[in-house]
Amino acid sequence: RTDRICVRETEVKGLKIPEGMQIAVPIYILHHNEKLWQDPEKFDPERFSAENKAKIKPCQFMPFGFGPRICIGKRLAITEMKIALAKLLREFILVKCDKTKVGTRE
Ligand code: HEM
Repeated sequence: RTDRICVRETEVKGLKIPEGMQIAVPIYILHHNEKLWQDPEKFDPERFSAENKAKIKPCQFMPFGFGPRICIGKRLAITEMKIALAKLLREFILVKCDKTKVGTRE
């Protein structure tokens, strides 16, 4: 959760946020914003290639939050995912079948 409580009245780009108001960054919406991502629904790992990574603005991609309260388990989670993927690819041969959908999620 990225909820925060505003501790003093603040103005961000003309929008007044009163003291005590609860605000949150909607991460899913941020990561599916067409103004920020080309073809946001497409599974496209190349967005994060060394070449493309530099085009991503700060806070545009923040699955683990941001700032002093960023997810404390971020590195553990990423390491676990890498181990799971490595084990999967080492122990199984993945092949396409008739029902396999490639590309978009439609
Ligand atoms: C894919 C896995 C995970 C995702 C996507 C994720 C995402 C997040 C996000 C978005 C936040 C809020 C950050 C913010 O408020 O700015 C958070 C906080 C937190 N996460 Fe995770 N998390 C993951 C795995 C884990 C794991 C494995 C642990 C512990 C072993 C963990 C422990 C925590 C804790 C303790 C906080 C609160 C940190 C604080 O308030 O200072 N998370 N996580």
